[in-house]
Amino acid sequence: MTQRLETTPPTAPDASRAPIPAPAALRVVPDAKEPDLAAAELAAERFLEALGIGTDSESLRGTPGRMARAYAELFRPRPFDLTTFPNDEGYDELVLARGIPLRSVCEHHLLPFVGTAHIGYLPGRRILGLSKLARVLEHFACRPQVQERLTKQVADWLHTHLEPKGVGVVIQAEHTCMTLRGVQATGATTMTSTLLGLLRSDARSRGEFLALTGLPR
Ligand SMILES: Nc1nc2c(ncn2[C@@H]2O[C@H](COP(=O)(O)OP(=O)(O)OP(=O)(O)O)[C@@H](O)[C@H]2O)c(=O)[nH]1
Ligand SMILES: [Zn+2]
Repeated sequence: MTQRLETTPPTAPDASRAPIPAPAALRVVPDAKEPDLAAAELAAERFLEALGIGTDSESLRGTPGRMARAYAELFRPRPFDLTTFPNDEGYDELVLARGIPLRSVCEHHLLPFVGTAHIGYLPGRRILGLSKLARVLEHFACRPQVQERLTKQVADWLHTHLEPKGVGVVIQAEHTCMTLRGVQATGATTMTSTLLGLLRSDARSRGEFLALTGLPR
């Protein structure tokens, strides 16, 4: 799945008044195929049957349809506007959103992995609407994923579209394919991080980011 970007340029300034810079809004629209829920429901019914789970009881009758809708929802991020504002005050310290809830689906077993993300950046010319850090995470989490790729995609995307001086993404998650089945490593969590720009190369910024996220430096 790739995202489609539609850029809304700042509105043209009215020549009769002093120009007021309007925020550039970048519409992020997931380019996912419309799900065929009927086909998914039929496949889910066959899948359950093959596992010896009949769906003719009253409580299981709706289960294949629920499975189809549940996965369609997990694989469908919501569109959003990447709203930014001019960094008029020249704020040049870290902006960090901690503990953003994360849910995604591992691409190997299609079982959920859940946890939290810490996403920070060192502003350049523009600052980002804070909620957008969580929305970018959702954008990349709502698809079959691996945690390493998810971490890097969020960091790379912010680096490209926000043009900050640095970006850092740390994710801690429990993979239910590893804790509920298979090796059944109950309670194990996996941590991944991607640091870019000054958060990677400048020791003070890197140290501050890692300290605030609770990672060893
Ligand atoms: N690197 C990485 N591996 C993941 C992620 N999510 C799940 N996996 C792993 O993907 C691997 C798939 O390995 P396989 O040996 O093909 O699958 P399996 O036989 O079900 O393996 P077990 O889980 O060990 O029973 C497992 O080791 C999972 O733990 C992830 O986000 N990143
Ligand atoms: Zn898995």
